[in-house]
Amino acid sequence: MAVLVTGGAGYIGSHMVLALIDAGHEEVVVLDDLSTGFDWALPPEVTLVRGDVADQTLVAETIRRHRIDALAHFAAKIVVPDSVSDPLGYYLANTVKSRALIEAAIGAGVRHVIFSSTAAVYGEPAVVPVPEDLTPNPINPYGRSKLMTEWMLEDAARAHGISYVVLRYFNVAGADPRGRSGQSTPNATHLIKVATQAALGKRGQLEVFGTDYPTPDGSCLRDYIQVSDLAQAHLVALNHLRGGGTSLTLNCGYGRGYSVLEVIDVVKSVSGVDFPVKLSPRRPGDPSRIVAGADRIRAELGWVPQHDDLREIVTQALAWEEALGRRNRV
Ligand SMILES: NC(=O)c1ccc[n+]([C@@H]2O[C@H](COP(=O)([O-])OP(=O)(O)OC[C@H]3O[C@@H](n4cnc5c(N)ncnc54)[C@H](O)[C@@H]3O)[C@@H](O)[C@H]2O)c1
Ligand SMILES: O=c1ccn([C@@H]2O[C@H](COP(=O)(O)OP(=O)(O)O[C@H]3O[C@H](CO)[C@H](O)[C@H](O)[C@H]3O)[C@@H](O)[C@H]2O)c(=O)[nH]1
Repeated sequence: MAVLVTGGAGYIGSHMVLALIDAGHEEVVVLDDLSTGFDWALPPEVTLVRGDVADQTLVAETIRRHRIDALAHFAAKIVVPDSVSDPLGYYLANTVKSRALIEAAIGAGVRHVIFSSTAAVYGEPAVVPVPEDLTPNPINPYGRSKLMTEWMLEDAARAHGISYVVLRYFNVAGADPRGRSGQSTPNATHLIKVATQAALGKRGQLEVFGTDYPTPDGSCLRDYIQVSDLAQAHLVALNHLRGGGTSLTLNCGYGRGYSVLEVIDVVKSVSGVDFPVKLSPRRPGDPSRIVAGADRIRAELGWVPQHDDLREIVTQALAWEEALGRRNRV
């Protein structure tokens, strides 16, 4: 049995690949077009198939050749404000291409799917922490494009007798504790990555997008989950599905929110650098606060996070950012 990881050369997918290899999984195949990922992010024992998830011939051939039973689908476009300016690009990348992938995968014999969804499906939730059974109400095209894929997967699984786990990630951050991977995306927009770049002088300043939100300090609240903890959630989901477990939709977060200003304080404290911070207007598409109801994944899958500590997450992100600089990468 082998696993196909789409987007495995990207930030989170590469940590899933490491988790699979660390756990002794015999064969890991990555399908990635390297649009935002890097072949050097993959360990040598992994097979990289370079191509598009919507290439149904390639997907079917890959699944049959490697006798793949499980698909972990990470490949996507992921930047919320870009989805506001280019909604059709996001619906193509995240919805239309996922439809083609799911169809080809089921046709070629895949039995289990793990899908990378997002807290963005909840939009601006009335309840915080947000439970999985709250009716989704995304407020940006990114969240909508992902929610439609959740629905397609649910319907296709029911019709074709496959099982799935939808994982709704909250804000993913940090890096492999052993320093083998991290977030390498050029022109990154994610808060912790951008703040570590400001601390290292790769950026002149950090902008805070919005200080007039209805939150304790006026900046947005997010639930930051460490990337290897998230990869472990995928491993336990895979074992659950292969063991005959039922389909599930689960939040992936720690259940605690930090404001943008609190995150900046931690980055300044960990790095020891008091980098310039500019207070700017709100960014389009941002919900004010989003924190995971985090009990269900523990109860259903027995997932136990190991890195639930913002200082540790920031320390890892900073170490990775320094390593990228030393290697002259990004
Ligand atoms: N980063 C976060 O905080 C976050 C939060 C919630 C959900 N997610 C989801 O996690 C997943 C992974 O995100 P990431 O942060 O690792 O992003 P990333 O950009 O680092 O990784 C995406 C990977 O997919 C590849 N890819 C993109 N389109 C492709 C296509 N059509 N065919 C083949 N490969 C393609 C890219 O080259 C890249 O390697 C995404 O589905 C994203 O929506 C991320
Ligand atoms: O330079 C920056 C970057 C971000 N922010 C703020 O920091 C918060 C977090 O922003 P990120 O860009 O780090 O992350 P998002 O919450 O926009 O989105 C991330 O988490 C979501 C789930 O909550 C999605 O899944 C999405 O893929 C992923 O990018 C937001 O309030 C944003 O406005 C700043 O103030 N300055």
